[in-house]
Amino acid sequence: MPKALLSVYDKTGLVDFARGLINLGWDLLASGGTAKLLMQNNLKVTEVADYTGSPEILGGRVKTLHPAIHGGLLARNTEDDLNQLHSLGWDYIDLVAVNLYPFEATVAKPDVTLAEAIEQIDIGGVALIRAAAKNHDRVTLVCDPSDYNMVLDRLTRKNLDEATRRSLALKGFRLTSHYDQAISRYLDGGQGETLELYPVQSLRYGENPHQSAVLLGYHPGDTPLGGKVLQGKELSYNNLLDLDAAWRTVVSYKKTSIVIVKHLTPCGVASNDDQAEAYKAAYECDTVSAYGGIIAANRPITAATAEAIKDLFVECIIAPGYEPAALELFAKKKNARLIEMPDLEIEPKVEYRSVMRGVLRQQVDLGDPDQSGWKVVTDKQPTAEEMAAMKFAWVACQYVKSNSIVFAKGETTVGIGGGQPNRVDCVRIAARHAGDKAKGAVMASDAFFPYPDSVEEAAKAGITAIVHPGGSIRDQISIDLCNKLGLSMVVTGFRHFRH
Ligand SMILES: NC(=O)c1ncn([C@@H]2O[C@H](COP(=O)(O)O)[C@@H](O)[C@H]2O)c1NC=O
Repeated sequence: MPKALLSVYDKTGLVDFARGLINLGWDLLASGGTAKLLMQNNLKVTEVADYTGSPEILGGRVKTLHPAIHGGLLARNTEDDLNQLHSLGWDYIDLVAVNLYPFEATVAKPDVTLAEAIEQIDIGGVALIRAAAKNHDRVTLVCDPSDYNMVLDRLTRKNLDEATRRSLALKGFRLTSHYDQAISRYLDGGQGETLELYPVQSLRYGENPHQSAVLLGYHPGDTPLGGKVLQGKELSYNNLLDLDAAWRTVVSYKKTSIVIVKHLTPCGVASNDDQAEAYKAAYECDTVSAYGGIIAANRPITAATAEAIKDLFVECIIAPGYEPAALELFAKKKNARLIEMPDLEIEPKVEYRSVMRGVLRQQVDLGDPDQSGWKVVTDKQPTAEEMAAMKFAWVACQYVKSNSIVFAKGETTVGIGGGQPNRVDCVRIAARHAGDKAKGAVMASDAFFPYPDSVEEAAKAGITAIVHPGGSIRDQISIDLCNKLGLSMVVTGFRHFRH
């Protein structure tokens, strides 16, 4: 008869699983508490202590740590190994269901003592997982109660194959690795940091065809950006970067908005209750750059928007959903990748970037959502329309590569200049894109003006109000210039560099 060993802290689903095994003709062994629960449910089980002839000792510190158990798990599928086991009066163990003491939950409690934490370091369970996982050629490991039904089902159909055992073993090694990292982090006073990453998909290549690349996620089973790919060619490395930039920008707006991104920078942003109109306005900001761009929407894409996008060559579209008629229209653009996102969140709230021999971690720039610290510093007060346009431009500006300058009229960008090593050039680029539309528009700058040259350029282009963080030792010179030229200026107190 096949033999299963059950030793679980989380006893969810245990009784049904054990009953299922018995019905399939399995013999059960179980450690103290696990055996007790099964007996209370009238299930036939042998306690590990009776099987090994060694009682559980040291208040549970040693329960399953015995050669009869580990020999039964680690013995290979060979005559020699089986004979050795039999000569000692032991047998193969073919399946282990185990889950561990809740170390992480314990140390998450506010007043946990070191002694309490140490006692929650599972030793025997980890050893069971590693032994069963190592010998997955013969042994099935079930370390997640959510796998009980799948395992029972496969045992019933007699198709619990090597591939399934291997994937269960992999889950076991991932679990013990995560568990040990949590312990070392705790003992290290929370200083040590580990980043666990799981393959999402391999990519055809990286930024360029000669660079290999892969997409990794923070959790097993993660999908690209947490979304669902509905259609289109395989996502590329550059697509993923641009999708990320576009998504972060569009979800930073509360109103119905469209963002078009090229090479990590928005080249058109607009808000409008009519989504198709928002798209048209965003596109008009820079029709040259929009070609081959990434389009992001913070509301499901309507048929009217899809109709408006129809003739543009786009790499990807990302949105929280699509009207069926929009999907039909996009189906004709076979190569365009469509991504459906599950929510409007920016997750996680930290971000990592690698540098030479190290990794940088920082909190995500979530902006200054209430914009409550804004101060008018000029004689002239901005009009209500200018103020609304500055609030809109300020959000867009956060997502343009530094130095970043955004010209906006109403809730539409009319000129964007970014990615230059000096701010005044960004103003010139934004002004060139905007042309006549700069007249009466507002300007947002991601950082303060070290000199008044940017203000001078903006005024020349026709800008009437400026928003920027403030904080330069020469702020007053820029303010004086605004006063002289009749512009209004607002400082936010927040800087939004994006390197
Ligand atoms: N010490 C041991 O030999 C040992 N063997 C199994 N365990 C753990 O004991 C728990 C189950 O114990 P019980 O069946 O007594 O409720 C499981 O979380 C299992 O991972 C052990 N406990 C800790 O290391």
